[in-house]
This record gives sequence, structure tokens and C-alpha cells, in this order.
Amino acid sequence: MSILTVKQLTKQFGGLTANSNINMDVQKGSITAVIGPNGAGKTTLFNMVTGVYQPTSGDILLNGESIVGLKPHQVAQKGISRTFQNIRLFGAMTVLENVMVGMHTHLRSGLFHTMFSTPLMRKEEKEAKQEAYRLLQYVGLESLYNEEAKNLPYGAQRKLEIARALATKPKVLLLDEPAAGMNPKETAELTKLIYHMREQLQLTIILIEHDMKLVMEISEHIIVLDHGEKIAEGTPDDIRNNEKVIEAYLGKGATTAS
Ligand SMILES: Nc1ncnc2c1ncn2[C@@H]1O[C@H](COP(=O)(O)OP(=O)(O)OP(=O)(O)O)[C@@H](O)[C@H]1O
Repeated sequence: MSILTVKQLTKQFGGLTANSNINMDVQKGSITAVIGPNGAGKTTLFNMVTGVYQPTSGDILLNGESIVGLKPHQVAQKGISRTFQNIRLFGAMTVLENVMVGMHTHLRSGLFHTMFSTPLMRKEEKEAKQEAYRLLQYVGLESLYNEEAKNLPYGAQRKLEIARALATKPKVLLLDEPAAGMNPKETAELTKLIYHMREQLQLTIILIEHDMKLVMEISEHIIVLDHGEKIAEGTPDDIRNNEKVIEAYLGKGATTAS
């Protein structure tokens, strides 16, 4: 059963077509990778799915319902969450607070309760703290909960972004280059975390990644973009042996031995 469907999706920036008639069907509970050379349009696709950019044309369906036109926070409320290629944490805030920021879409108390510190607000704050701590435990960062985010090593910052993305209780999680800058040990931990999230949280995961070893190991389905167009899709074996993909990407330094 597909959870996310992208139909004839196109995005133009002036004269540049960053995504051209992209079709994509993501199966519920699957791990899908979007790969391709720099500038192929991968992040633009994520930006449209998460409401950051509005498509020039085409449709995006979550469980059969169009989400085009929704703002990013509304898309998050519908169940799609993401991390960013360039880490976007609040550096001066603690690790725990960074996760709590991700929760605001689910809290019931509004400005009135916040201003007057009502019992409802205090109860929600306490629950949010507990939930944030539980998410830190989930990604293995609980011992660092009180550190400022900017002091965390790079790999830990990427995990913190994932914890924050989980705070909105997503059904679909988009990871934009989650292994970028990670050492092999951190990448191995990330691989395990991705599997756990899929199994234990019943998540559907879509990742953009240049680490082909990780992509080939973890993905059930791979979509290849080049110059804004989908040039291939299939299983890791299909993609590894696809002449077009080798020509456009795999043969040009994106080796499987990284
Ligand atoms: N806001 C924008 N305004 C103008 N052009 C943009 C904008 N965002 C992306 N582009 C252009 O769209 C094209 C696709 O960019 P995109 O970031 O989606 O590629 P990518 O596949 O994610 O690349 P990378 O692997 O380097 O992150 C590029 O030519 C880029 O310069």
C-alpha cells in the first residue's frame, strides 16, 4: 500500500526546471532512497513534499489526500517530518530543549496558558520534557540532554535532528543526507537507528544520501534523479547495474566502496 504518491511534480525557478514531471510511489513501511548528482533536484523534491516550496504543477498525496498548498507546520501535523542537509539546530539551546521545540505542533495549550503558566501548561510542559527525554534515549543521546546543542560532535547533532523530527510523531520521515560528515562507526549506528525507527515506530523512511554503501545496504527502493528528471528507479541491484545511472552518477565518483 502506498502512503505517499507524487504525481507529475514540477518545480521551476525562473528558467530553471529543478524537478520535471516526477512520479513517485512510496510504500508504507518502506525505506526509499533518492540519489543523484549534485543539483539533480533531490532537496527540491523534499522541499515540495514538506511544504517549504509550492510545486509549479503536479500533486503530492499523503494516504490519498493532497497536501499541496499546506504550510510546513501543517504538513508536519499531517505526519511528514524531516531533517535538513545543513543541520538546523538551536545551538544555544540545550539538547532537551531542541527536541521540545519539535513538539509544539502537538501541544494543546495556547498563548493564554503559556502567559499565565496555568496548570494545563505546567502539566503539558512536564509531559513534553519526559517525552523529549524518552526520544533522546531512543537515539542514544540522553546523557547529553543538558549540553548546549552547538557543543555536540557532528554525528550527535545529526541524531539530535532525528530526535527532533520524531517529536512531531511522524508517519513519514525524510532524512536529507543523514550520514554526511559521519565517520564509519557513526554511520553504522545511524543504519541501526533507521532500521529500528522503521520496525518499532512503523515509520516510512525516505532518505537523500551520497554514501552509496549505506544506500545500497538499507534501501528497498531507489529513485535516481538527474538534471531534475527521474532517470531510473528500482531495487539496489537494478540501480547498481543500470547503465544510465552508472553514466550519470555512479561512474562519477559515487562509489559503493566509501
Ligand atoms: N530556491 C531556489 N532558487 C533558485 N534555484 C534553486 C533553488 N533551490 C534549488 N535551486 C536549484 O535547483 C536545482 C536543484 O537543486 P537541489 O538543491 O534540489 O539539488 P540536490 O540534488 O539536492 O543537490 P545536492 O546533492 O547538491 O544537495 C539546482 O540547480 C539549484 O541551484
